[in-house]
Amino acid sequence: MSDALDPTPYDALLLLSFGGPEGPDDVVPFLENVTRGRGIPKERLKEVGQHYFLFGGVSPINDQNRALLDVLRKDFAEHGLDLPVYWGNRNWAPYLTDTLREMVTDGHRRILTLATSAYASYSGCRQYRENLADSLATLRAEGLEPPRVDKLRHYFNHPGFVRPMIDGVLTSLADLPDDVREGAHLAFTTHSIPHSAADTSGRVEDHGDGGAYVKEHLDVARLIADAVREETGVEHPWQLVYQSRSGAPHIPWLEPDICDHLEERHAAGAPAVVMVPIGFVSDHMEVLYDLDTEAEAKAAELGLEVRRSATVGADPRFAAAIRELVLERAATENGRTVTPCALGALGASHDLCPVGCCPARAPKPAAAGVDSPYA
Ligand SMILES: CC1=C(CCC(=O)O)c2cc3nc(cc4[nH]c(cc5[nH]c(cc1n2)c(C)c5CCC(=O)O)c(CCC(=O)O)c4C)C(CCC(=O)O)=C3C
Ligand SMILES: [Fe+2]
Repeated sequence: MSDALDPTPYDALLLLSFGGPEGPDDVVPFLENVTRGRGIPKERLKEVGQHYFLFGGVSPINDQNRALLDVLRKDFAEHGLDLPVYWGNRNWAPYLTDTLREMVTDGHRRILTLATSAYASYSGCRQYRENLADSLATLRAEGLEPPRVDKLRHYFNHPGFVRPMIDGVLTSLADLPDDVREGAHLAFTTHSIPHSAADTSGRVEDHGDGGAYVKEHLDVARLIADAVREETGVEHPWQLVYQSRSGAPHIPWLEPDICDHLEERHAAGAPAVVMVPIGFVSDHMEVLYDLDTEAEAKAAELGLEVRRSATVGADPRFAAAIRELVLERAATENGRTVTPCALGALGASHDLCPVGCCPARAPKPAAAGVDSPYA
């Protein structure tokens, strides 16, 4: 026998992501998939379409996911973890339903899912679970026996997610001109969501006042700010801010927006700001457009020095973290007691979303939770 790592009961890993257009002709159908039935103003869709056209109609997210698949497969092979890795998306090819069908056809019955969203929220968690339930229902309607699908816990506070971001901030600080480095502020940024979605994010006991979504982001921001202070000996002022807002103007979403924040920091005398996109796992369009294009232009207009620190992307430490999370969950499923790995004040997130976690406005079946209609 070798000392191969044992992922049983799991027989495959599914990388589940958002999806994005791969060329100009894909942009409008992609946006229709994303916004089906969600009342996003037409003006906003036209604007978001333009962001994609600026980049040739290609979202960076697909190549990011391909890079992550490569590094995961390499890490698993190097560590003797025999677990095939598949990839499916919510909004564009390869579509989740097609990937799940392929997995079933290949004989997989116990699937563990890695979603490319690290935090609790309807958009980042339950919506993916609803997509899984929809796809399983489709397979059942086709006469296939649905596999059992579980989902890895939220990994926002896993060292393999946090440490690469700490290094990213240190690199961005080092890249600033000497005369502004010490006074630089840190703007930790994530996707804005409606107050109503934030306040009901996470478990019922986390609801209210920004919910688990805000608590989790604040915990990661504090961890990074503390580590940066320890490393540099400088206390950089920091704040959690938001970006990529959509929805009707009269509905409250999390604020301040990164661009307003840059203006406000500049007016308050900050010489430089490092934008730290802790809400994003890789360089999505939100990062390349909303930060690197729009926020950078705002900073240039203000004459404010800004840098944008790296997302985790395909960092080998992130791949190693996923391997550890897979083995941790496999051990738990096998009835072994494990100490889950997590930094910060909140502790490891739950394995199985409880009833009432990140509720939808209109209840729909969701897989991979306590209330899953699938075993
Ligand atoms: C919390 C969160 C994440 C992080 C978790 C995760 O990663 O899953 C995320 C990720 C992403 N969101 C993305 C794209 C879009 N999100 C939209 C709309 C919305 N997102 C929301 C929230 C989130 N979104 C919300 C509350 C809306 C409003 C309406 C709705 O509830 O649907 C729209 C519609 C137009 C617009 O309003 O912008 C688009 C095009 C892409 C792909 C980017 C690329 O191509 O690189 C990614 C990774
Ligand atoms: Fe989004």
